[in-house]
Amino acid sequence: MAIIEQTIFNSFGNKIITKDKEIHVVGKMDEPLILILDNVLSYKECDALIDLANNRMKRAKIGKSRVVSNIRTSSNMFFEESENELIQKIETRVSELMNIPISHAEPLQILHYKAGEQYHPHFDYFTSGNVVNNRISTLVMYLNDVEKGGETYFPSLRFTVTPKKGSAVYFEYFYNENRLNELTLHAGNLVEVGEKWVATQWMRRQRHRNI
Ligand SMILES: O=C(O)CCC(=O)C(=O)O
Ligand SMILES: [Fe+2]
Repeated sequence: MAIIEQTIFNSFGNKIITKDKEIHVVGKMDEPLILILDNVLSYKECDALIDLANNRMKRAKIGKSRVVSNIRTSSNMFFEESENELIQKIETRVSELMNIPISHAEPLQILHYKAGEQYHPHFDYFTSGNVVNNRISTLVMYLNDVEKGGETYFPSLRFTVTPKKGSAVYFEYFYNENRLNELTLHAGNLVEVGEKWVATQWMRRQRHRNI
């Protein structure tokens, strides 16, 4: 099958060498482009992100009542843009990896699923509202190993990614042909045993930050 469209991500070979990390490509689908990447974050970075986020999710619960949605039963929080050295380092690496300037990046999101929680199938791009400066690509980084369940699942492609600490799944939906964007429908499968922590980076088509 001929490859129809240009992609954002430059993926040649089995390695991507960023300024501070050698990332491994361990799986790939061409259209839509989906990459399974290993060694995106070190174990230490995964643990540090969980620690930093954990305190804040707890705090958030005391003060504000969150909007309850049955689309996503997990809890989340966002880091401030470049709020500390760790976040800055990860944002820089991720922006280099995703081939999009950091000014187009949304704040890094942390999601926590307890056993019994899940994220139903959804698109990461907006189908109404701010479609001018829409999202164009996603990197979901796995911060821990999940004992059972918690896979990222692309139902239209019947494609499953198993969480592995430090690894990530990348996908983009910036295609002219909307059918390809629609194929990026994805879900966070029910966590059956254990818990699941992920960090999600979404990129926008245009500048999103004031830097
Ligand atoms: O938890 C996952 O595997 C997917 C997370 C996700 O879809 C998102 O953050 O947009
Ligand atoms: Fe998503």
